[in-house]
Amino acid sequence: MAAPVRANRETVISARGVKVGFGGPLILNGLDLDVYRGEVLGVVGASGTGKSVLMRTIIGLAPLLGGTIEVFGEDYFELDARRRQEIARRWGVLFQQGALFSSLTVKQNVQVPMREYLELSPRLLDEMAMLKIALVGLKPDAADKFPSELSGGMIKRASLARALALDPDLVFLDEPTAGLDPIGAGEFDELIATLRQTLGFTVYMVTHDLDSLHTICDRIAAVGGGRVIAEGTMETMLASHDPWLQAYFHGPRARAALGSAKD
Ligand SMILES: Nc1ncnc2c1ncn2[C@@H]1O[C@H](COP(=O)(O)OP(=O)(O)OP(=O)(O)O)[C@@H](O)[C@H]1O
Repeated sequence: MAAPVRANRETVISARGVKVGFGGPLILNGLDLDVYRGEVLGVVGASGTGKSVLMRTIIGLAPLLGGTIEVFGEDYFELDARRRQEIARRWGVLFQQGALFSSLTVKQNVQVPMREYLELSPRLLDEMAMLKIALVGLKPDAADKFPSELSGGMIKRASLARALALDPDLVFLDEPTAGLDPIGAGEFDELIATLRQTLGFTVYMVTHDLDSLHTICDRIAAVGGGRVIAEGTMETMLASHDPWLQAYFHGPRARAALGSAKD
């Protein structure tokens, strides 16, 4: 499952000394992180430590108060609006609650980024959206359904289809398996792993799901106290002496996940 280790790994995201806050105490304070091309990076940390804030900052939705963030080798925050748009076109995002437009069907939701960036005929737009819908394992009849008519698992898949609309090089997933039953979560992990394998994108995944960390993540970064407190393989995490990481990776849930990952 793990991506092959390359001698010279290309960095897709490089964050240095990142500071983010919203007026009160800084949420992120001097955070460094690298994400390498082709890997699935799992971002973990206690609730409220700023995992989602970090993801939102990288994609330009939260204010960067200090430090730098390079995406695809460019300092995103230094770019003009047009160049930013060109960079943003290369990533897809699955937000925590799916963030589908409730008044649009699944197909129309998938077409939103296509309409924004591509000039395609209605027929081609439909064909491309149906392709993405099939890619994430949804049946064709899901295309004309509204988000309110979908199960939690279908919403995740529809959101993933929208994230993949423009064939991204980088996919951000914010707690993709949260709210899914264990079987649905396992299937979604498998889907992400298969798509990553076949389409070759890089995945930045915020997650609390120990099964996901064991089964699909090549590396893990743990956020705490405004920084990345540990990063590396699951073995590195298991060997960490940090109290939170110890509790997280050696607790009863972790032992169960480790057991099932070995089956
Ligand atoms: N737009 C905002 N304005 C003010 N505070 C915010 C904003 N967005 C996030 N925060 C605060 O930043 C902190 C980190 O939030 P974040 O959602 O990143 O946590 P998280 O690590 O992803 O947590 P969880 O695992 O529970 O999803 C929280 O205290 C949150 O209230």
